[in-house]
Amino acid sequence: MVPIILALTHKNFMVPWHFMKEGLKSESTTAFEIGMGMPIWKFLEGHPVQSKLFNEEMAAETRLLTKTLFEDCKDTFQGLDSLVDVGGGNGTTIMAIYEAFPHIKCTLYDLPHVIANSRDHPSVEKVSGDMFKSVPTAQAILLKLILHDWTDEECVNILKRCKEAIPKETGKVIIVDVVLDEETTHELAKTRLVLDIDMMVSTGGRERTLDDWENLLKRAGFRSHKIRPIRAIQSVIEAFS
Ligand SMILES: C[S@@+](CC[C@H](N)C(=O)[O-])C[C@H]1O[C@@H](n2cnc3c(N)ncnc32)[C@H](O)[C@@H]1O
Repeated sequence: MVPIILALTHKNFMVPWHFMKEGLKSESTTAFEIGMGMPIWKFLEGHPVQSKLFNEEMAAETRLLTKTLFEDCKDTFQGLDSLVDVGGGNGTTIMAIYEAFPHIKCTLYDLPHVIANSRDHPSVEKVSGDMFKSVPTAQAILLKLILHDWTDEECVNILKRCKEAIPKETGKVIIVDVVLDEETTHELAKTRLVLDIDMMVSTGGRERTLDDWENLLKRAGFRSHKIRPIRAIQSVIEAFS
């Protein structure tokens, strides 16, 4: 939990919360941009200390999730021969996947400054680039806590790049993200709503309901999908090409 608390309470990451009202009033600018003068991903590119803190926060979140993810969704990964973790941060998730499923050819993909500071693993390839332009090819693409950072238009764009990178018929995109359900009494329901506000303040993205996800996947051209709740804040969505 330490990296999560250190990142959440870092002064630079707290500033945007003081600009929530201004962010809410603006159609196109996030509270983060108003408070820090630039979007979060640009800020992290130019601030290595804060970038490391952010990536360590995400890695700590991954360590809390992987046991449940692999137990509840073993079949999601078992049949794969190759997988690219798009926006995979410092590599913690894809390296855990390789350790659990060593038959999968694993690739970590992220922005150049993130890849330059990511972990090394002899069996995990590292590729840098921009997911809005292209994504390395594989049988499956993992998008873990990526789409909730972006608007619907941007998500459709990312999903289309992912769809281009997987084989027709046998390819899939594995999305690990929150599914909001306003009716539920689930113990994590309120945490999911807090994350929704966090995304609004920090990235300009949002958490999504079942209908929102269905709509996005349809717009991006996926033929079918399966949504599976797991014992975590996130659910696992498999979208088939
Ligand atoms: C919220 S983090 C998720 C990290 C990781 N997937 C996880 O769950 O721990 C979002 C990631 O998207 C990456 N990212 C942002 N814009 C990107 C882009 N245009 N192309 C590739 N990666 C990008 C960030 O660098 C960051 O690592």
